[in-house]
Amino acid sequence: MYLAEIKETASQFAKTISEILDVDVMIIDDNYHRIANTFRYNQEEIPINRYTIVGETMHTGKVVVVKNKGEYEHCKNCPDLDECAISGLISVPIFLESKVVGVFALLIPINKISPIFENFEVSIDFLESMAELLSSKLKNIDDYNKLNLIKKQREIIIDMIEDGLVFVNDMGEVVHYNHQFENFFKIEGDIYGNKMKKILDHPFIHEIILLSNNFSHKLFYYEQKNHSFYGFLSYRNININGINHGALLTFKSLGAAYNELNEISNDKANVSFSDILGKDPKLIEKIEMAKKLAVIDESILICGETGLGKTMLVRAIHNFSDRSKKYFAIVDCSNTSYDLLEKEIFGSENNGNVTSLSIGKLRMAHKGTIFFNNICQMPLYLQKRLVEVIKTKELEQRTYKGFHIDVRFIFDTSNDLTTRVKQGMFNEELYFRISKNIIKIPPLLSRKGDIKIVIDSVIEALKIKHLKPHLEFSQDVLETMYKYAWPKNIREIQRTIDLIIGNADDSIVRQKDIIAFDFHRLSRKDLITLDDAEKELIKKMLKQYNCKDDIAKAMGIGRATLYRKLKKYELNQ
Ligand SMILES: Nc1ncnc2c1ncn2[C@@H]1O[C@H](COP(=O)(O)OP(=O)(O)OP(=O)(O)O)[C@@H](O)[C@H]1O
Repeated sequence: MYLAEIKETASQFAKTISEILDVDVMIIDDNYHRIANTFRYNQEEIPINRYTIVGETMHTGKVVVVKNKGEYEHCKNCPDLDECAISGLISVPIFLESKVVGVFALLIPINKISPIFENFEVSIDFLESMAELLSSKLKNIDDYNKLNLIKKQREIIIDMIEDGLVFVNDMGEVVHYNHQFENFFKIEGDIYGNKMKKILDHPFIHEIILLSNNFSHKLFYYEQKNHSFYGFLSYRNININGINHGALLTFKSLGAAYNELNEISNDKANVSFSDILGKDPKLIEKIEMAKKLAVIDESILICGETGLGKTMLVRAIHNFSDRSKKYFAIVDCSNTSYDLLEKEIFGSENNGNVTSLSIGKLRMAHKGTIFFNNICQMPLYLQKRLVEVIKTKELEQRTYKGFHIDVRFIFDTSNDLTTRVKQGMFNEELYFRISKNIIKIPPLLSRKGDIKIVIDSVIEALKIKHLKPHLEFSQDVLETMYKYAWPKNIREIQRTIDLIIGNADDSIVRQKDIIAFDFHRLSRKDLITLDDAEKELIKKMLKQYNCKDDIAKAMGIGRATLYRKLKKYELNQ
């Protein structure tokens, strides 16, 4: 099988030996295929298989010498014995890495007293050397094939890598590169042997080739007439036993970096609408509204008290939207350092030095979602800058051209933004742009039954977290917690129960274990929402007055407003 690869050499070889020794020469491979046969004296193809002289050599790996075919067992029974033009045969194994890969046979014709048998030892040595020559030729080809295979495998591997790779030698000349590098920099034609700094004529490339210092993930922006690359560059010297063999340059595009970031980011915590606890129709209505808005890609403003699940709802919206596989950026506007907040949102540049650029979340969230948490706390000058981006969808930067961003904006606030606008503390245009779709999460207090649902569920989840699956809560403890008003909403429920379970050392939590929390100070009955208070007031008025105009007058509101409120509280009998 291997010998077939050197068929031509083998034939030439057989011909030369045949002429020197004046005998026929036959070479067969390990599948008993004839690779060469000189047919000088014997015109017939002699049969070859495992049970012939040649087969014996193939099987044992030993030289077999038959001076007289009549003495060889297998020949004796051969029907062609009389017609056969061969009187004797010498067969020598051909090895490749200690495996017999073929046989090299001399066929001595009848009536020819071959000198081979006269100096037998020397002849065998000579034949074995010939077999070794063939075998070394095979070895060269085998090594070459193996090297070729390794090279092909290496090429496949480096072409599969998403990063662009270039190997340069110690002179800074390109030794190898992959398809991704060609794509990134629109390389046309062969660039092997070319100087790297000529291929990418950029001050940063000149500098790194000159300094040869290793580094990782430095920002690199490269622009040419028709294309540009924006991403990260890493540089690794290839130093083996103290000798410099050049370097490897790795280019990672921003897009690929964001995808990786998105994969490992905590921000992508998988929250779906079904994780939101609560069955109150007022909440369900808001969740349904969020589902509809999630898929239409418009800006959303989420309002509600602190700890009520606004952030959770935003995550669920992102994960429900077509952008779920892309980056989800959160900007906490309550960050008191405005400089840092600005850098976090818009990125920063340093005197045109691209390597010290920092990428803002607006750019990172390209194709994804950006969530401005507590938007009311963003300073006015940043609100103004943000309005421009929302309006133009362009990020202006000095060092690279304005970048068009495709981002979905979501905002949340626990303050009333209309009041802030009136007070001049919130940019009116920004409010106008973000307030088309408002989701107002109803307070927990107004959602009868939801407090119990949340408490029961949080207890079960936190028992698992604290590895206390058999811990129980006495019924009166549960009743106390159900009655408490939880002014900081679900976050307060989580933190409190976390503390109670964390401190519990008995198998049951009793009243004595929750004294420190003073649940009785604020019962749900003590707190009613503004809506509830208003509803109660209107109910009272309806009993007191017969005419709606009188009620509106008494309440100091218009007739239309009264009718709207009657509808809202389902009081219009
Ligand atoms: N309906 C809910 N079901 C389950 N967990 C909830 C629910 N609402 C809130 N939580 C949990 O309560 C905690 C606080 O929620 P979240 O951060 O979303 O509130 P928020 O309204 O954004 O608060 P803030 O205004 O203070 O930022 C989180 O751990 C969240 O998972």
